[in-house]
Amino acid sequence: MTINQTPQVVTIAGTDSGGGAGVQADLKTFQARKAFGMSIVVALTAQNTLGVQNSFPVPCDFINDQFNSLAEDFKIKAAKTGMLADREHVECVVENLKKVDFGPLVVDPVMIAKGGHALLKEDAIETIKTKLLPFAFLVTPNLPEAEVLVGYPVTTEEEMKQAAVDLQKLGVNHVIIKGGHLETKEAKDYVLLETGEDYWLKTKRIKTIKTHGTGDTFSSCIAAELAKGTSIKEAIYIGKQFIQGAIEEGLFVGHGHGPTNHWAELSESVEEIIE
Ligand SMILES: Nc1ncnc2c1ncn2[C@@H]1O[C@H](COP(=O)(O)OP(=O)(O)OP(=O)(O)O)[C@@H](O)[C@H]1O
Ligand SMILES: Cc1ncc(COP(=O)(O)O)c(N)n1
Repeated sequence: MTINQTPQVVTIAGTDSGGGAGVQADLKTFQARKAFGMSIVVALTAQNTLGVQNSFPVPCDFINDQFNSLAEDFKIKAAKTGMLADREHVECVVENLKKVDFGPLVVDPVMIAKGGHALLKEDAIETIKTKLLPFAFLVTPNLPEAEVLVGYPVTTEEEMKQAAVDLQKLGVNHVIIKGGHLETKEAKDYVLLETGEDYWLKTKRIKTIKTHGTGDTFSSCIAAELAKGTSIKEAIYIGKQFIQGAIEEGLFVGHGHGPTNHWAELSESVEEIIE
């Protein structure tokens, strides 16, 4: 086997000192899916299961250095973005993405932590829409993030479908609108593929407060699969099985919104619904 045959994947995101979200969740997920994980740290957070206590953006020059280090040595086959902090950092990441070939890009447009702490400044939204999303192979907003990106309320299933169509118009190939924040008894995500094929991925909603980092874990699992050459449809399905298993087999760490279990088995309970 030559060195380039090992699936290699990178997360471009913020850290979570508490280990449940951000870069730490991404690397644990990459490892669980047997892809070699790397990181480009855009911001640091002092964080635990009770919330984000502080955050600190990394200077752009140092982000450039991280991109250069990885591009010079590795054959990266997929990438994902998470917390990008502010407009200057989004621009810095986009400029670097233009220079490298890291394969398909999954954009998880992280904006606000579950505890309410802003992980992205508002001045970055327009830049995400006009400069980052045209680079994205897949975008995975939750409902509040979808609302900010499309500029109208996204609270119903019909609005989720419309939002996906409008996000695709910004230049993204595939869209998933995550329904974790819906009030339904199922956890339903809407998928719109580049081909126009659309469907819902549905699982039983688990009654738990241990959902810290669910979005990061879901999107990093999809990125790991893409790095292995898995098709987009199969990668998304495995992502849903992975996050469902990680929530179902929860861990007992921390005193607040605990993390998911990145070494859990894939759940068998995912249903695909075509309407
Ligand atoms: N209680 C739950 N039971 C089952 N699945 C869930 C639950 N909560 C979220 N999910 C699923 O987890 C995935 C992530 O969705 P969610 O809407 O929580 O993302 P998010 O808000 O971006 O997460 P985070 O900001 O914590 O990283 C989706 O597939 C969603 O359906
Ligand atoms: C560095 C970083 N990235 C992403 C999240 C989102 O996760 P959550 O919404 O569960 O707080 C986070 N809290 N921290």
